[in-house]
Amino acid sequence: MKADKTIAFLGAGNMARSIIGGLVQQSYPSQSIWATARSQTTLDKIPAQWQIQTTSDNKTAVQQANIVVLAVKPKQLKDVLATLAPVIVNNKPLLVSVAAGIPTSQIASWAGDNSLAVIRSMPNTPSLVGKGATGLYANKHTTQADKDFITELFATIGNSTWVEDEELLHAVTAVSGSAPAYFFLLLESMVATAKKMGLTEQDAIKLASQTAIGAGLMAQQGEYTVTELKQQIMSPGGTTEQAIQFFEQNGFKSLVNDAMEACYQRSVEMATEYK
Ligand SMILES: NC(=O)C1=CN([C@@H]2O[C@H](COP(=O)(O)OP(=O)(O)OC[C@H]3O[C@@H](n4cnc5c(N)ncnc54)[C@H](OP(=O)(O)O)[C@@H]3O)[C@@H](O)[C@H]2O)C=CC1
Ligand SMILES: O=C(O)[C@@H]1CCC=N1
Repeated sequence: MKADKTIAFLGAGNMARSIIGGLVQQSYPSQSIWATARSQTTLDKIPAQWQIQTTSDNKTAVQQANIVVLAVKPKQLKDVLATLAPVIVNNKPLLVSVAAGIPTSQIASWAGDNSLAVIRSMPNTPSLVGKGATGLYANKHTTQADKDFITELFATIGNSTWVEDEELLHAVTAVSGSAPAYFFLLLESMVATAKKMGLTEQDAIKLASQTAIGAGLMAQQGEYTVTELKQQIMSPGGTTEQAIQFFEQNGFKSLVNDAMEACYQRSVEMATEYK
């Protein structure tokens, strides 16, 4: 990609570090990446070998930037933007929010100008290893060139999906933004049982995580539906059938549905909670 833009990440936490780490590993020029946090402790978590620019002064970072990634917690965003509004209104960087729930209209308003270009994203932490999945929405003030650049940027750390209706980002949050944690919970549970069955933790992680990667890749190929892929493993009278029947008879699908609905609803609530 044409890496000719300076990107400032406000809030160098878990999500920002996942994206930055992915960009650095994909050779985005590190001198064009800024990251901020209030505490040195947070800034110290950025690996020194990334050689990006860091500061505890948001204004310094924003002044350099063509793109400002808003990566603080949703409840912190209003105050961060209020302080920076004069410089944002003056420089008009492209704002890219990763904050769950907060609408683009709210972001532009907090930043002091309703006509600012704002892209709202819902990335996930596998961005760190180049396997991120990101949902994207652009407000009407965003240009096609802005969208193209952001598409290329997220393509360096995984894949991305644009949605036309901003409300769909709540669903993206339930399906991919929060979802690495669902898979980690499943792995955590599987590893605990594998240890009871006599495997070492190391061997159990190695076997189960490779299985997760392989299953994900097969689903992504799309040659078979996920139902067909599941059935291919279930030999009649065999072992898999026992596990799958147990899952399905004990409410696995409704558990997943209810967990995702709870995630979705929380995202919807956050849109109004921090007004
Ligand atoms: N974690 C995830 O998987 C995902 C998170 N998100 C979104 O990403 C955002 C960040 O989440 P996450 O990374 O998990 O949270 P973290 O708490 O890890 O990161 C937030 C960071 O913001 C910094 N910060 C707080 N206030 C300021 C400020 N005024 N100026 C500069 N930096 C500040 C904090 O550091 P310090 O206290 O030192 O200032 C902290 O490290 C959230 O809005 C969340 O909704 C979206 C998708 C996935
Ligand atoms: O839990 C959260 O609020 C954030 C948003 C998506 C993933 N983590």
